[in-house]
Amino acid sequence: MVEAIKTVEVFKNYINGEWKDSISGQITNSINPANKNEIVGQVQSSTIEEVDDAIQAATEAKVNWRKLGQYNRGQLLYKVANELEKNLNDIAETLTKEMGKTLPEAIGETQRGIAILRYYAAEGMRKDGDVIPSSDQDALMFTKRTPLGVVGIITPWNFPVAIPIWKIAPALVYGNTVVFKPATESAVTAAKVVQCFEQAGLPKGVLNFITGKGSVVGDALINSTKLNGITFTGSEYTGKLVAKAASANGVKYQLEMGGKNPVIVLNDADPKSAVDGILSGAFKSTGQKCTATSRVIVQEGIYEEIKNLLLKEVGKITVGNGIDTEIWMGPCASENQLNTVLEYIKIGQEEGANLIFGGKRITDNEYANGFYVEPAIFEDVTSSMRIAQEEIFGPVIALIKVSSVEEAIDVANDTDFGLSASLYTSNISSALAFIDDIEAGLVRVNAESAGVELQAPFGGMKSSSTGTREQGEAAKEFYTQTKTVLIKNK
Ligand SMILES: NC(=O)C1=CN([C@@H]2O[C@H](COP(=O)(O)OP(=O)(O)OC[C@H]3O[C@@H](n4cnc5c(N)ncnc54)[C@H](OP(=O)(O)O)[C@@H]3O)[C@@H](O)[C@H]2O)C=CC1
Ligand SMILES: O=C(O)CCC(=O)C(=O)O
Repeated sequence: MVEAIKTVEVFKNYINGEWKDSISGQITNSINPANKNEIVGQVQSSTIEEVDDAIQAATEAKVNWRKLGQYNRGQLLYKVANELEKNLNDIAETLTKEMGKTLPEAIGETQRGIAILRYYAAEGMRKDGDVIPSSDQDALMFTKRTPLGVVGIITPWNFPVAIPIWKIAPALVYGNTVVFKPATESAVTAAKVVQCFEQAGLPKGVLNFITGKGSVVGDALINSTKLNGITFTGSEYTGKLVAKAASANGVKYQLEMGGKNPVIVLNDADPKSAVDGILSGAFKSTGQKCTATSRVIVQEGIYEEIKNLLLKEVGKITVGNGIDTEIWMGPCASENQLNTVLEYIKIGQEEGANLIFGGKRITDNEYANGFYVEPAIFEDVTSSMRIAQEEIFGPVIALIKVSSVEEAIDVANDTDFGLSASLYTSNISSALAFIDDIEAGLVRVNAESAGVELQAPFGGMKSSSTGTREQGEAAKEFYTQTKTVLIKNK
């Protein structure tokens, strides 16, 4: 019997309502980080001209989309949510295969995408302005939110369903049209998300999707003078390029970049709850979240207990292919990311930190073709070390011993980042001091650092974020501008 040859699907650009081949003729393989020999799909390396086509399509679509009205735009998002729900299993499996996070995490992320779509669909029925009393009693004065126009969206590979959706859904419901460039690393998953918008019947040109290198397609998008807004999540380095280009062109921008998120554990904390929160915050998604725990700052009276409990529990973590339901932690998302993690483990050792658990690449048997690393724990870390200052974006934590709550907060704030921070304590005064003094956009007490609720504002302080917050009602501030209207009858 002749065996069927398995063909690899090429995921095209979606421009002006059509799936299009790129004129470049060049494609990139998207591979499975659990097995680099498995090609999950192929995406195109598009050209600058095609970025212009996508922007042109979004520009032509913007008036009709705005005039469709917020209610009707919201109704369309309900349909997109239903399409995503129909395709949940396929999209979650693709996510696991393409990016490496475990299947339960991928299912959770896709379900979150559905919930975000429904949240912004409901925005379609909420107010788009306020009535404000005028000093003129014959006048009616009110504000009316109006879209920016065409918004560019650039996303990273670590949440290829949730992050695009938490940017695209509010952009659309508030009346903008979109040009979306996903991270190449997880562009197949992103293409499948875009298919749900197409299947829901979105008018042509409203959402355009273009794949290709950040240095070509991303660069052309951020330097376009025809955009009205740009929103970006990714590295600090690229974020600065976006800010520079957007400022030069007078384009409104929003950036969400890295984190170096601390968890503080005080003497009066519940040790089990703290260790559960540290393990989940640090090692879920293989530490590849901007909200991941990377510094564990422990008061001296509880230090040994926390360290011993951490060592006991981390030893139970099963590392492997995330499609297998027995696995707790998947591989790093790419060879690059794996090498970054291994490099930081070396740097930590060279700096004099003590590696007390893990940190080795796993290559035997079924691990041979994947980008696997053991979860790593360092102790004797000081705040000035690079592993306590730079974002590693992998399963590595640094234990830092402190004597008081004040010292703990000072160490926690001693970084350029300020995304998320947690405190474990049973003392309300310590909790209140932390809430007041910590420099972070997400402040969590007796809860892990990585936990984002779609209905609440999301974003950080210092180098972590620039511009208005994402998600929840806060998203409206970025995706709209306000008209103040005064009307009299003669
Ligand atoms: N805040 C967060 O959630 C994230 C933080 N990071 C941090 O960044 C580090 C590096 O990850 P990496 O994927 O390289 O991050 P990048 O910032 O390079 O990538 C993020 C997005 O920007 C695009 N991009 C890259 N270069 C440009 C450019 N010159 N102009 C416009 N767009 C561009 C990328 O495209 P392409 O994929 O085609 O290169 C991708 O879509 C990680 O180790 C981690 O520390 C990474 C991901 C998410
Ligand atoms: O913790 C989360 O769920 C979101 C994290 C995030 O936004 C990111 O890593 O980019």
